Amino acid sequence: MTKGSVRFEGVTKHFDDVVALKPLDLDIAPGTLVTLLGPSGCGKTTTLRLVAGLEPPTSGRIFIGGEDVTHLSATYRKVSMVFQSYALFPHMTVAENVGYGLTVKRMPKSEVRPRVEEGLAMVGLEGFGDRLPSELSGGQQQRVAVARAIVLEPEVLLLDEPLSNLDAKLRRHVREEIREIQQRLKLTAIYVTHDQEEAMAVSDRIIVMKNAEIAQEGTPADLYERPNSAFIADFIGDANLLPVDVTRAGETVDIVVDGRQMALPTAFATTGQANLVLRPHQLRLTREAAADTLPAEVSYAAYLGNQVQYTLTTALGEIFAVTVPDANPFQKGDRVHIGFDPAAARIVSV
Ligand SMILES: Nc1ncnc2c1ncn2[C@@H]1O[C@H](COP(=O)(O)OP(=O)(O)OP(=O)(O)O)[C@@H](O)[C@H]1O
Repeated sequence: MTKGSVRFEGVTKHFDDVVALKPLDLDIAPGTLVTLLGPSGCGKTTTLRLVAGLEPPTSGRIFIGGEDVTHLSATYRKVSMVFQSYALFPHMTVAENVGYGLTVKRMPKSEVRPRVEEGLAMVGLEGFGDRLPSELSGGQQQRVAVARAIVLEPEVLLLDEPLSNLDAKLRRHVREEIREIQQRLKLTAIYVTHDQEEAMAVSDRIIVMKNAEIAQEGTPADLYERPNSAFIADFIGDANLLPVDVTRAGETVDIVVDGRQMALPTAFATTGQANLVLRPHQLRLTREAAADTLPAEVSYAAYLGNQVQYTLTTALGEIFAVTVPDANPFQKGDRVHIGFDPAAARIVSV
């Protein structure tokens, strides 16, 4: 195994009666950014702290760069962590903050100075070394925290919700910077977030966790285009989930939706009750019915400039649709018909 890889073999973590992590197997390739994504309490931070050595596992083995670090304390692991609360020392200058870890390691001052300058340059903060953290914006402070982590030349960079203290606009900017630095330095990074858009934007791979285990892992496109459950379909992007009966399973399927027979060119393994996944922007709304459309009534219409959002009442429940604005938008109370491209539809288990 090469430098920067991370491997979990059957790792579990219990806090007394609480199972924070069921047996987990992980393989993170060097130089990739992998996100742990999931709802509150699913075990993301626990997983990160196990990599850092801040918690011992209850069972299983952890490898970094091919070395078994299961019983190695945090100080000796080649990882650095960036926290959501930047955790900069307010009374120290930016340069002192960035050099802190190196000073603690007793690196001579003459070596620390150029490393700090290089670190600040890497995050685009040349010339900021003499300022105090309070003299920087939130985004700049988080870049200082990233610089402080990377000057230690970690094999693995750990980021725990690094953007949650930033406002929405800045968040996008800083996430692009973090991704750019990670790719330029070919760092292995593990990134924790509960924000699916952020995860999609920065990751090579996403590990979605639920109830202390992996629900699905893959590239952002794998998860969006081939969700393996209703939970993933709903969690990664907006999705309408409609109850259907699968009458023929296999590489392509036949379904019955609201009494209509349809053939879909998508794979599903079992017959019986399932969910049809329809993305809001893949729906087509028309005034006329066709053989494969669903009748609906517009219960809410919102014009947002670049798109129109509709909430539609149907026999199968509420459906959310997004269309591009046109000259003749539908109004609340209009009767419409919903169509979709069978090639874009997916089936997931209930
Ligand atoms: N030190 C601890 N003592 C007891 N229980 C803990 C401890 N740390 C975490 N837990 C429990 O373990 C489970 C997983 O927690 P964890 O912090 O890993 O979740 P998370 O996915 O990071 O959540 P969040 O997004 O809210 O930070 C939760 O049920 C949590 O309450």
